Parts: sequence; C-alpha cells; structure tokens
Amino acid sequence: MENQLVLVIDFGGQYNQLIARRVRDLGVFCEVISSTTPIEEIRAKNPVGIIFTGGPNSAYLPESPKIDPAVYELGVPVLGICYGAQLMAHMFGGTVEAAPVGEFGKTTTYFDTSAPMFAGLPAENIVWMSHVDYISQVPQGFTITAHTDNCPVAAMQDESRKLYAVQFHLEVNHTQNGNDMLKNFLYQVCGCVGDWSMENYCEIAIEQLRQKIGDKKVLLALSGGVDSSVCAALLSKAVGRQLYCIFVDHGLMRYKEGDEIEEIFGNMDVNFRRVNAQDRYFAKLKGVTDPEQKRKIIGEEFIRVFEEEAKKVGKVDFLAQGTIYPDVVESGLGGQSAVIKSHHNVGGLPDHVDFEDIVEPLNLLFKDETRRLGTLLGLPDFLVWRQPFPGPGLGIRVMGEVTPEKVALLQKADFIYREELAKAGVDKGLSQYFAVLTNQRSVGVVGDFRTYDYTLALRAVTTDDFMTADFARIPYDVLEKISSRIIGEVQGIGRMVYDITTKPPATIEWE
Ligand SMILES: Nc1ncnc2c1ncn2[C@@H]1O[C@H](COP(=O)(O)OP(=O)(O)OP(=O)(O)O)[C@@H](O)[C@H]1O
Ligand SMILES: O=c1[nH]c(=O)c2[nH+]cn([C@@H]3O[C@H](COP(=O)(O)O)[C@@H](O)[C@H]3O)c2[nH]1
Ligand SMILES: NC(=O)CC[C@H](N)C(=O)O
Ligand SMILES: [Mg+2]
Repeated sequence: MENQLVLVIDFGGQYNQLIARRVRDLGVFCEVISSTTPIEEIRAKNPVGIIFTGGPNSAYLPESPKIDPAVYELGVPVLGICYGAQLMAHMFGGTVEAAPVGEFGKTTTYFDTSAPMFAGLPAENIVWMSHVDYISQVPQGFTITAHTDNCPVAAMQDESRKLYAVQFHLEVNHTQNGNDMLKNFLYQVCGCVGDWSMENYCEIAIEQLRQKIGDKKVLLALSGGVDSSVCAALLSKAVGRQLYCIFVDHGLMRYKEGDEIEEIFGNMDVNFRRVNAQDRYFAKLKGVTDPEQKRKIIGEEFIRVFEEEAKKVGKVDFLAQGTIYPDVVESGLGGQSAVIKSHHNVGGLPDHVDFEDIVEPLNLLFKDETRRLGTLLGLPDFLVWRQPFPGPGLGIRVMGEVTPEKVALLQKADFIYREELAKAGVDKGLSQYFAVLTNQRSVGVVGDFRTYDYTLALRAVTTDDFMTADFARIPYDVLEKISSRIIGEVQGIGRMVYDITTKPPATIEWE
C-alpha cells in the first residue's frame, strides 16, 4: 500500500489499539506491531513516525521489554507514551524510578506551549495518568515540556533528534486536547499528509483482490453479521460470480433472520447458498445441557456442513474470512489467557478441502472502519449497523437443552424486545441487547389459573470493546412495556427479569 504509515510499537499497554484508531481517525494509516519485531522489519515498513505504547512493566528492570536502540537511528520521529516515555528516558541515560506519589486518572498538567506537540493548546490541560514509576531526571539533550504537581516530567522532548515523550495517555478521551497533541505530532513533527481514507482503501483492496484471485474461485462462510457481510460485498465487487457464499442456517438465528439474509444476498450478484441444517443441529443438540459442549457441537457441525457444501462447489482455490484487525492483534500480540468460553464460528474450518490460500481483506480494519466500508459498498444500514451476533446463535441463549420449541419461544420474545427498544429509541445507545430463555420455571397466576412457565431474562449492555461491559440503564417504563407485551404475546413465558450484572464478573452472553 502506498499510504504513509505510522507504527505503534506495543509494550503491553491497554490502549495500544486505541492509539492506532486515533491515528487513523486523523487520516494517517497505522499498524500495531510487537516490541520484539526485528529492526530490519521496522525499517522495511518505511514508517513516517513511531509511537511506543504504555505497558505494565518498569523500564529500569532488566527483564522488562526493550527495543533495539537502532530504532532511534531510522531518522523517524518517535513518541513515547507512559512506559514508552520511561523506556526512552531510561535508554538515553535519564533516571526512571518508582514515584513517591503515583498518579491515576484525571490530573491537572502544565504545558510549555512553545513545544511543537503542544502548539496552539491551552497552557493547562487535564490529562489521564496511570503510572507508579516516573522520570525523575531527563536524559541529556532533553527538555521538560510539561509537569504536574507530583510529576516533574509529564512530557519531554529532544527536538534535534525528533524524540518526544508524554507520561500521560493522550489517546484516551479523558485527556483534554489529547487528539490535538497527537495531531501535532503527526502533522507538525512527522510531516503526515493525511492520505488514509476509506475510499482509497476500498479501491486498493479491490485491485489487490483481483490480482490475487485472478479467475479462480473463492468460498466465503457468510453469517449475515457485519464482518462477513462486508467481506462478501467487497469480494463481490472484486470478483463477481467467482465468489461463493455459504450461509449455514442452524435454526439458531433470530426471528426470521435466515429469510432476511437469503433475501439480501440472494439478490446480490454472487453465488449464494443457504443451507438449511436446522434438523441436524437439533438432533446433535438433543439432551445436551453443558454450555461448553453445546458450543463445541455447534462449531463442529459448522465445519461438517461447510465441508459438504465446499465439495459441491468443486475445486475452490481460496477461502475468504471476515477476520478484522482486533482479531489479528488479539491473537498475535496478546499473552496467554484462560479459556472462559470457546468462541466457535466456522473456527477450524475444513482440513481436507483443498484451498490454495486464505483471503482476509478486512484484516487491517477496525469494526467502525469495517462498517464505513460496508456503507461505501452500498450495504443497507440495518446490516452494517447490526449488533454482533455470536456464531452459536440462540444455542447459547437457551439455557440448558436446546429444543426447537424453546428456540421458537425465545425468537418471539427476543423480537418483541428488540422491536420495543427500537420504538422507544433506546436501541441506538446500546452495544448489544438480547433475551435469554432461562431453564427456570416459576409459578404465576393468569386469569385465576395457576401457571408454571419459563423465566425470560433481558440483557442489554454498553461497551466499547466487548471485553468489559456495563449493563444499560433502560428506563423502567420501556421495560414495563416490553414485559407486558412478552408475557401477553408469548405463551410459555411467565416471568421476566432484567440482568443487572457488569462484565466482569459476568460475561455478556449467559453461556
Ligand atoms: N451461520 C453461519 N453461516 C456461515 N458462516 C458463519 C455463520 N456464523 C458464523 N460464521 C462465520 O464465522 C465468522 C465469525 O463470526 P463473527 O460473529 O465473529 O463475525 P460476523 O458474524 O461476520 O460479524 P459480527 O461480529 O458482526 O457478528 C463469520 O465472519 C462467518 O465467516
Ligand atoms: O462470534 C462469536 N462466536 C462465539 O462463539 C461467541 N460467544 C460470544 N460472542 C460474542 O462475543 C462478545 C463477548 O461475549 P462474552 O462476554 O459472552 O464472552 C459478545 O458480543 C458475544 O455476543 C461470540 N461471538
Ligand atoms: N501505563 C503505563 O504505561 C505504566 C508504566 C509503568 N509500568 C508505570 O507504572 O509507571
Ligand atoms: Mg456474527
């Protein structure tokens, strides 16, 4: 790609993806790479600027992540943030040590506005701090460009070597004018021209796909979710009918969703096939109650169905996947983490179907960028702005054994829930919302009769990254309307509860 590039070098900070998004939002292409990336690779990427992220370690300890000092010889401006700032200070002979007073959260900071990064800004800004170490002595050649009451070096620079450092996190929203500081770094210091745009990306991606695929065939597992739908639209623009989309209807989609997906993609200029695999899924899931086992069965069956369909298409050269950038960063740069639940989609994918190669045209895009691309490619808003829907679908929202009857109950209730949230205009502010059919029955009284029906739980969360989430404060009168409609219209549901747990400790899905 011809775009100017800024590299974010990851030292294990929590905000590394956020830095990359901020840079891209300012019109400059940006990638996150590990701090262990060899310097030759960094040089070959020809960046116009480099940013070091924060990180949990202490820069002065021998086992803490380091960077090849040759990075400073590339002639490219470097900005260190938090750990990155401390590492820079340490490497150039300054003093970094445990601070007598750590700083966490909003902190008033005093700036030298003659420094290029702070040009045009107020001399006092509230910034977001999160550190226990600090730079007590700047290295030779550096000057202090910001301080707080407890932190003598909140920012430093050595203009002659184009080295810049901030102790605070300019990438988070809580930092006043943080975006302008980053903009100054990119445009005033690095000489960025702002050549990154979605139109530009789209054209280049289509051209690259055409070259790679030539006149061969591509297979795509299409869920109707945002990522695979945008992937389908892009591939369809690039190679038209050489694209084969396979949508597996496992019977665990939301109300009428299978038909909607068929309607949209059946009318597009692609080969589309809906596989009605409902019966075989329900047969496999019969009697199974353990959440992990249910997930495994659904994931496994995806592979089997997909395999069979792939064979029908004949020789397929490429397999397309809707992998997006956070998937790449999370699997490539992250550490070891415990398995909380197995996220299964088409996961492992067929072993014995012959693919020459994998095509992942969205693997550099964030979710919001993926959405923008979808709109640019002409996908309807309701597809582009869908909430995420897990591969195992309602299979993990019916607690305990999954039966067609229970799924039908849940589909109806979930539909009413979504419809009422939309009517009340509450849906726009939510990241994800759905109903869960608990396995619990409870006693009720309807028209003087005793009932003994299922309890339905409503879940609605707000989140940026789905790693942590807060439960949404849906107004009581909206909940009341939803409750009375569901109990009135869906026979078999006798009680409703609203889930008021955050993540952590709960997860977003119930299984
Ligand atoms: N029912 C399905 N039929 C075919 N492929 C599926 C199905 N469900 C999931 N997949 C595949 O698994 C991949 C990952 O699922 P995932 O839910 O992460 O992405 P998505 O559905 O495309 O988008 P979103 O995150 O918005 O739901 C999908 O991109 C798709 O390729
Ligand atoms: O593609 C998916 N396949 C899965 O198996 C899966 N399980 C959970 N999710 C979605 O991931 C986000 C976080 O969910 P949890 O807090 O429940 O782990 C939420 O958005 C969940 O809907 C899945 N997505
Ligand atoms: N957020 C950070 O990068 C923290 C850096 C370092 N671990 C400190 O506590 O000071
Ligand atoms: Mg999905």
